[in-house]
Amino acid sequence: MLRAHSVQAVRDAEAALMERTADGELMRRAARGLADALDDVPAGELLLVLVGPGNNGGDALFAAVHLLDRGVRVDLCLLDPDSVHAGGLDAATTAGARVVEAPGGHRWVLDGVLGIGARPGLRDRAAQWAEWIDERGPVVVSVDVPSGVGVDDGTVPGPHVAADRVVTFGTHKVASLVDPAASVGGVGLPLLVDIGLAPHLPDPVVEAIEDADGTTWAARLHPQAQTHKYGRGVVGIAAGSQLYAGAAHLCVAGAQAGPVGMLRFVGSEALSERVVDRAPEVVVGRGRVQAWVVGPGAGDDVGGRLADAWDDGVPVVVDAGALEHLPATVPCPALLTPHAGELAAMLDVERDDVEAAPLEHARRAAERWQATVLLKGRRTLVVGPDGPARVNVSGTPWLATAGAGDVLAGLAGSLLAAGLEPLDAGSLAAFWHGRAAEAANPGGPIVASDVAAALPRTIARFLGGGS
Ligand SMILES: NC(=O)C1=CN([C@@H]2O[C@H](COP(=O)(O)OP(=O)(O)OC[C@H]3O[C@@H](n4cnc5c(N)ncnc54)[C@H](OP(=O)(O)O)[C@@H]3O)[C@@H](O)[C@H]2O)[C@@H](O)CC1
Ligand SMILES: Nc1ncnc2c1ncn2[C@@H]1O[C@H](COP(=O)(O)OP(=O)(O)O)[C@@H](O)[C@H]1O
Repeated sequence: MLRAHSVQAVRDAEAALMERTADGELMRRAARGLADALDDVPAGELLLVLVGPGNNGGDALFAAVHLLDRGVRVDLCLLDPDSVHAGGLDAATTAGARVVEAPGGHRWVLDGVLGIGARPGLRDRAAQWAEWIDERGPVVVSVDVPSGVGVDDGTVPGPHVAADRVVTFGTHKVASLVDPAASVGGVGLPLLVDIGLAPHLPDPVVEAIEDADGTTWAARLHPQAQTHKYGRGVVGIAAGSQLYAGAAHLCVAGAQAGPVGMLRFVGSEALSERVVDRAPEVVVGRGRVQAWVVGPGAGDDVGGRLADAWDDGVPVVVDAGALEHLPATVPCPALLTPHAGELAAMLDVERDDVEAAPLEHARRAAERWQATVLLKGRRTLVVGPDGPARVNVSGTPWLATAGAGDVLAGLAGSLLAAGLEPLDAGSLAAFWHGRAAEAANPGGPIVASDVAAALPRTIARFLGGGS
């Protein structure tokens, strides 16, 4: 798992580690790793370092010394000449860096304005630098986090640096993984430089499944040799309506790609017939199940379907229209799967509010309903009423396509029925769903059916322990 820690946890770990290391050693390690991550800056190129008042600026200044050694030319812009890492400034200027008043024609920028000590939102000169970056579009590498983001909550409440990539130290920060902050750090994940913090870090506040985790999940999901179909779990699906018949097919396809041994479908007679025509393995009508999926493409009967599902006393995936019928507290373990608009309606706030602070709103809903909330988006979040949040780092923007959520709900239901807890079922479903979308048509458009079709191979590859 990728792990992200709070600023306080990082500071505590740093303090513990510093007792065992020489003065300045951590910054030396950070600066070395940072300079290595900049090995694509050509010798002779002019790099602008934006230097803030704290240790984040110190890291950037010491990294500049390594770059100067390699023949890169370096200009420094100081946010406040009276408040700058003195040792770093001395080392960088001695090695040949020039202090300049303002950014000019620079094509490479190292953003060392603010790190984990930031109050989010840049002001004054720092805000002007961020504006210059937006206008001129140099290649920007941010030190630890893009300056100006909310490090502990992943928000972007004001002017900030938009980076092409981020080099972070010791552990990921919440802002490295959670949107909207993660999305201002470039397309990929931050590069993590090991500075020796790991043994001193507590449990993470946010974690993310990776391909390398496959074997761990395989041990929990592979059917035993002696098992029978009921032993693998049965999932019940109440999805689709006359208007959204396709949602039934897509939800069934998602569930069939998962680990269960059988699917039961409930819906109108006409819809049930269509479902069985396409998926002859599906059994129509209620019966014993280990989990329910209720809501994808649902019609007017969805409130009753959800009530029936609760009556069975098993875990329930509550999706789409069913989210409007949530009781004050959920009577069984539940995985609620809204997108931002649906979560806004659940919490009676605006969609923009949810998109500006998705982690906070997902947590609020998880607390209110005492359930696990899977908030869909570029970086889907899965959050329980307590414990670490999971964030999904697989996927492609092409996954923002009609019906993709129906496939995801079915897959999550299948994992719940196979015995996973809602947090695990939701986060694993989101991870596979994203990987399947990437595999379905690398770099190009996809439809939800493609994602469902790519899932079985994606899952097999993952459980086999590789990408
Ligand atoms: N911890 C570790 O393990 C390691 C940490 N390392 C590095 O240290 C970095 C953290 O350094 P840091 O603590 O000095 O904080 P940093 O973000 O540089 O600046 C704080 C200063 O900025 C100011 N300020 C704040 N917000 C502002 C705003 N909006 N606009 C303007 N000013 C603002 C703030 O002022 P104040 O809030 O006190 O008024 C304070 O003066 C970390 O990200 C990493 O790069 C590595 O070396 C290796 C190990
Ligand atoms: N920008 C994006 N990048 C990657 N994945 C996205 C993006 N936007 C949405 N998604 C994913 O696409 C799916 C859309 O689901 P949803 O909104 O429920 O669609 P539908 O209701 O049509 O099925 C979710 O899995 C969501 O996480």
